[in-house]
Amino acid sequence: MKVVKFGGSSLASGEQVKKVFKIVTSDPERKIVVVSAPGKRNSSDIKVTDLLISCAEKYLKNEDASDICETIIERYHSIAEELNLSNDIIQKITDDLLSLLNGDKSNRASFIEAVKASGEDNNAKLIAAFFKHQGLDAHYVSPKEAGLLVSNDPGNAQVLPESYERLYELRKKSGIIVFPGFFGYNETGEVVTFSRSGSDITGSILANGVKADIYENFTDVDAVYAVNPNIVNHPKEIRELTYREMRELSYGGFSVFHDEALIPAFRAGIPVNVKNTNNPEAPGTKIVNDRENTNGPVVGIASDEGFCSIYVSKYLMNREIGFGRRLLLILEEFGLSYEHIPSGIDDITVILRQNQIDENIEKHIVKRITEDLHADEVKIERNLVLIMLVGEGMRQNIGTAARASKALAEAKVNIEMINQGSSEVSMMFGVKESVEKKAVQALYEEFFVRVMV
Ligand SMILES: Nc1ncnc2c1ncn2[C@@H]1O[C@H](COP(=O)(O)OP(=O)(O)O)[C@@H](O)[C@H]1O
Ligand SMILES: N[C@@H](CC(=O)OP(=O)(O)O)C(=O)O
Repeated sequence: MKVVKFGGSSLASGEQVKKVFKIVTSDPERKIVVVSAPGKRNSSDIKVTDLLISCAEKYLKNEDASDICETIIERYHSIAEELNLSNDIIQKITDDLLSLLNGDKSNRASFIEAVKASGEDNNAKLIAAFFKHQGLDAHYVSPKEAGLLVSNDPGNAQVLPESYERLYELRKKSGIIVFPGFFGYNETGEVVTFSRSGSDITGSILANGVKADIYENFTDVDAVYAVNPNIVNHPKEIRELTYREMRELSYGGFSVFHDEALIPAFRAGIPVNVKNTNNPEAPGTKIVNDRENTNGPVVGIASDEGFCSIYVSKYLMNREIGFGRRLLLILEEFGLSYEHIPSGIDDITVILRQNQIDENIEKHIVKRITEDLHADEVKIERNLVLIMLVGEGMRQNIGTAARASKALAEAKVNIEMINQGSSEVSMMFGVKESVEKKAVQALYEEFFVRVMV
């Protein structure tokens, strides 16, 4: 049995949905189909999920949202029209959206969650209706009915372990199951969404639950490329990756597959195959437990913006027991989560997502650290990019860091920070946002174009 997930780009128009139908029916093992909300039809388009969030926010502020509401309905309407579906399904979607928007707003977060998740929910209903219209034995199944229980953490839900046993029951259902991605239900029966792009997570949870043979993730590219195709033109395709490599690359900025979506499939030992809805014959990229190491030290280079660093320096920091703990306690008191902590003898740098720290909080943090820890210097640097070089082969290869540093130096890129060694399969460089492209291109050139043996 296969679980197949189609992303928003694969479902953005009727023409795309017809491709999805062909893919599903071309293999009888494709029994569970997870769908996202309609995504972008072109680069200037807006995803239905983004329209729904704006619409919900306007309702909460009592502002006129009729235009956005119409745009949302029109997205579904144009898909249904291309698929020759009757108006019944659009009437149902309109009624559902209006009833959610006019529903209880006493808990603002829950209200937004329910509206946001309706993008996937209504799309699953529409796609199930189309599959049935084509004569297929297909059914929409709700995450509530299937028992997909999640933590009550809006926009960042985590699956509850008891879900897996319940989801196994889906194996018994006849025909094709069309399942909305991106959300589950908390223990009190309310909708809670995963983090953005979380339909990948639903697919992985279902693959684990039903113990699928494979989890196929259909998107709009032929493969996971060695580098973001928006930074390097026509980059090398990756045929095979390990779970660990993909996890690091997704975390590092490969938005093609959600970084939280690996764990459920990994735990059940289910391979993931990233494939292209627009070219399903292409083999895509397989994510597996072990792979033949034929790619040299680096398999992929990811980069992500929006980081800042808190640099703290104090003479003899290495001798002061509890310094690190007290520093992290201050960050905890400010409600901040951190990503990495490279350190030296007298210095420590904490890397964080900068959207957590506005300029007002920044002043307070610097003051607290300076006064409480008697630090010699405390500095916050913003607008950093983290570049991750990833590859299982790094363990056996000597000189990867030297090659990377040399390539960056030749491209006149100043390295703000290096973190190597904590992970066996990755190496991280911090650079300024303004040199991201130049830095990634130089590293790609070094490890994939100027191939060294
Ligand atoms: N290394 C990479 N390999 C392939 N695609 C990548 C990579 N890094 C970023 N992307 C981007 O990810 C996109 C696919 O992800 P996404 O838009 O979320 O798809 P979907 O709509 O299927 O969920 C690609 O179109 C590409 O622009
Ligand atoms: N529609 C949701 C969930 C999702 O997975 O979408 P996509 O498959 O288009 O990345 C979002 O935009 O976050």
